[in-house]
Amino acid sequence: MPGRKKQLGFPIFLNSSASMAPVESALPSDGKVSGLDSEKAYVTFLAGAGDYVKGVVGLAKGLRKVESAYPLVVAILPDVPEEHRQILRDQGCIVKEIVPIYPPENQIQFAMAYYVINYSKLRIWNFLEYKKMVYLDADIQVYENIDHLLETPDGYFYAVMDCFCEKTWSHSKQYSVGYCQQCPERVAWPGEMGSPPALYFNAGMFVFEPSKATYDDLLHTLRITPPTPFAEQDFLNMFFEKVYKPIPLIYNLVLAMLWRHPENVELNKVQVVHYCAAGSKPWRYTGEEANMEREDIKMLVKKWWDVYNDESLDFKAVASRPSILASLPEPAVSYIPAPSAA
Ligand SMILES: O=c1ccn([C@@H]2O[C@H](COP(=O)(O)OP(=O)(O)O)[C@@H](O)[C@H]2O)c(=O)[nH]1
Ligand SMILES: OC[C@H]1O[C@H](O[C@@H]2[C@@H](O)[C@H](O)[C@@H](O)[C@H](O)[C@@H]2O)[C@H](O)[C@@H](O)[C@H]1O
Ligand SMILES: [Mn+2]
Repeated sequence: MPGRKKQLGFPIFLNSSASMAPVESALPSDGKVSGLDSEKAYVTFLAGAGDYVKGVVGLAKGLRKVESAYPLVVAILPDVPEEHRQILRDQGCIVKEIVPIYPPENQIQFAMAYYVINYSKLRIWNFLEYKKMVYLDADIQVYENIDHLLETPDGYFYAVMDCFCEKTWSHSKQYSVGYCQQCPERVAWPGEMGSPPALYFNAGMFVFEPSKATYDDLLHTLRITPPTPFAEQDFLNMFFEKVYKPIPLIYNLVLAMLWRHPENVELNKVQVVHYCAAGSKPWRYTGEEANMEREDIKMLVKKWWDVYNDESLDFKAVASRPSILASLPEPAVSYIPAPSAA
C-alpha cells in the first residue's frame, strides 16, 4: 500500500443480481468527494472495558490521516467506562450509547463466545440522523480515503465477500466439503447438496442506510430467527441477501485471504485491512499464533502501530493546527467606489 496519495475509486455499476464480480461504479476518479454531507458518517462499535478502545482510537486517527470528510460515530454499550468514552471524545469521535441486543434464548455454540455481543451492532440502523454510513469493526484500519463509498447508489448493502477456509468455519457445510466462494472452481459445490450458498459477506465492514423501517424489521426478524455460529454476521447475510452487492476486497482485507487465497490479493492495492485473524489484533500481537510470523502480517501490524502512535494525528493536534487561511497574508483591500447616487 503506497503512502497517502489520491487513490482511484472503483467504478460501480449495479448488475441485475449479486454476481461473483464485485460491482463497479462511475464515481469521482480521485475517490474523494466534494463537500461535506452532514448526513453521512463512519460508524464503529465498542463493547466492554478492554483493549478494543485502542482499535477505535487507531481507526479515528487512520480516518484523519486519509483526510476523510466525515466523522466517526462510535456505538458503545453501557459497559464502556467513562475514561474510555472521554478518550474517544478527545479523538473527535461522536460517542453514542446504545442498548444491548441479545439473540433469542438459545443453546447455540457461537464460533467465538463473545460474538453474542455483536448483535448490538444492529442498533446503528436506528441512527436516523444519518442517511448513509460505512460500518467498520474496531479491528479495521483505513489506509486510503474511501469516502466515495458513501456516494454509492442507495438501496443496496455493500460489503466484501468472506472466506470459508479458516477453522472458525469448521461447523459449516462449506468447510466440510472444502468449498469457498473465493475460489468456486477449486472445489465445486456438490450437486447433491443443492445450489451453492448465496454470496456471503464479512460483517466487519459494510455500507448501509439507517432507516426506521429497516431497523424495526431487523429487530422483529431477529426475534424469530434461531441464532447461528457467526451471530449477527450470519443474520445480516440472511436479512440482506437480496440487496447484497459485493465490493472489491481492497475495501476489507480479511487477513486469512493472504494465506488462503493469495492469488486474489494485490496487497499494494488494499485500502482497508481487517485484523480479524486469530492473533492479528495489533494491540495484542505477539506473533505466536499460526501465520502471525509472516512478513506481510508483521508489516501490516507495524503499519497499524505507526498510525496509532502518530501524535500529529491526534484530534487536539489537528484541531489546534492553525488553519491554512490564518497563515495567508491579509488580502490588500481593493476599494472600488460605488457609482454616485446622484
Ligand atoms: O470485547 C470486544 C469484542 C468485540 N468488540 C467489537 O465487536 C467487533 C467484532 O469483534 P471482532 O472484530 O473481534 O470479530 P472478528 O472480526 O475478529 O471476528 C470488534 O471489531 C469491536 O468493534 C468490542 O468492542 N469489544
Ligand atoms: O460476530 C461474527 C463476526 O464475524 C466476522 O468475523 C469472522 C469472519 O470474518 C470469519 O469468516 C473469519 O474466519 C473469522 O476470523 C472472523 O473473526 C466479522 O468480522 C465480525 O465483525 C463479526 O461479525
Ligand atoms: Mn473484526
